[in-house]
Amino acid sequence: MLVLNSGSSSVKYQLLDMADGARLATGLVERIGERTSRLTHTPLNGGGDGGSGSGGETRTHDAPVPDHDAALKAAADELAADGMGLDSPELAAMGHRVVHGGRRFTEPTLIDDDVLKEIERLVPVAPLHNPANLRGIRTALALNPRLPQVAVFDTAFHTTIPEYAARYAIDVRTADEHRVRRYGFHGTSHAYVSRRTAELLGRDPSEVNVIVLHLGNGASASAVRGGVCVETSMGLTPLEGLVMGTRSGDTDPAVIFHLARVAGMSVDEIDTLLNKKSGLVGLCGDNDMREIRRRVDAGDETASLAFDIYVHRLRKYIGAYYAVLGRVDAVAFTAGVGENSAPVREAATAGLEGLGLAVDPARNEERAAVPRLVSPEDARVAVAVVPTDEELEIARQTYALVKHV
Ligand SMILES: Nc1ncnc2c1ncn2[C@@H]1O[C@H](COP(=O)(O)OP(=O)(O)O)[C@@H](O)[C@H]1O
Ligand SMILES: CC(=O)OP(=O)(O)O
Ligand SMILES: [Mg+2]
Repeated sequence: MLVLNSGSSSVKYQLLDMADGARLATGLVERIGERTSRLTHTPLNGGGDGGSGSGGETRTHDAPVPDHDAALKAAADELAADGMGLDSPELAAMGHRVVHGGRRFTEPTLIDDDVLKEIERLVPVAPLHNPANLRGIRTALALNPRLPQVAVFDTAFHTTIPEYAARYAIDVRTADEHRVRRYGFHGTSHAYVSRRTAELLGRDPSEVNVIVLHLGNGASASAVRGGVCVETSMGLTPLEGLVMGTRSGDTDPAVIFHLARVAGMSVDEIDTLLNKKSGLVGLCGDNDMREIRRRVDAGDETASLAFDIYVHRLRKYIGAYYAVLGRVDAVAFTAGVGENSAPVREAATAGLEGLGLAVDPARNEERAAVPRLVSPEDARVAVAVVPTDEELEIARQTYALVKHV
């Protein structure tokens, strides 16, 4: 199974053996469209159930990759060099991360023309993501038209959110006509991490209530009751909710009217401002949490304030989702920041002993790429670090679909 995760400026891919979930190759094409593009490809020899086993030699190519077409072709060449090209008889299907599936796609879906049209129709509500996902699918179809292509949607896990949480309190007719509602994103990650958290606690997912905090460049929180998602922080688009690398998250919607009327900005300019020039980068000029922490430790007040704004928003969501769930068994941190930043985990839970939430300083500082508890032994609520694996989850869902066709 080959899994493709096309982002706005990068393409990540993984080749997996579905007999045991072992990774056979991983790769990344970064900075697509810039002069400094880079392809990194690592052949692996397995290691079972998402494991990587021992790695082969990583191959790095620094050469301009003009677009997503070229990126996937370059990736296909690397795979072919290892004897696993897109025409290899052992390749059963390709799974694609598609960010916005609207309300229609609640399950992994075999891609045909009609599905492509619907993903295209959703571009206005995922302008940073769906176009890249579409380019990945179209290039893959061009390279091997006979290979089944499956779309796995970020929105799918959130289709169980009750109507009272999914609807905004705006005129019903306008909302329905233009399909304005909360869809939620990063669902593949929220599904995978909530399940892994239950496993870590040694309990069945149906018995466990979890708050999942997916903190990557994009960031979102979700409330999962007994394995079913009941609330999430992203909305119509991936702009709402937490403070992110370059996105503002929640603001008063009137900020937009104000900027249009008073600052004379166009809708497109405000869109770019809130999606690409806000969040951490807008607050302090950096969107990488490692760099922000380095500046905080060096006494930089701008970086300190950005960090505090980021963490304050996170704490508000933890409190809100605590109230939504009523009983919380675990809070799980995941994705680049959630998995790696001990200071974010510490600050997000500080002073919440009244809610049963705390981190053990020594456990929190440990570095290990496996699911683990960072709360004290006797904690009422488990605080966990659970590495996400969207690619493995997409591969499993793709495999479950194609093995029957
Ligand atoms: N060691 C680290 N410490 C703190 N933050 C980190 C570390 N490694 C990565 N990050 C953060 O993770 C972010 C990327 O997260 P990731 O989940 O890979 O993002 P995405 O998939 O959205 O591109 C980086 O921008 C950086 O802020
Ligand atoms: C939906 C979304 O925000 O995705 P990403 O974190 O990959 O940007
Ligand atoms: Mg991500």
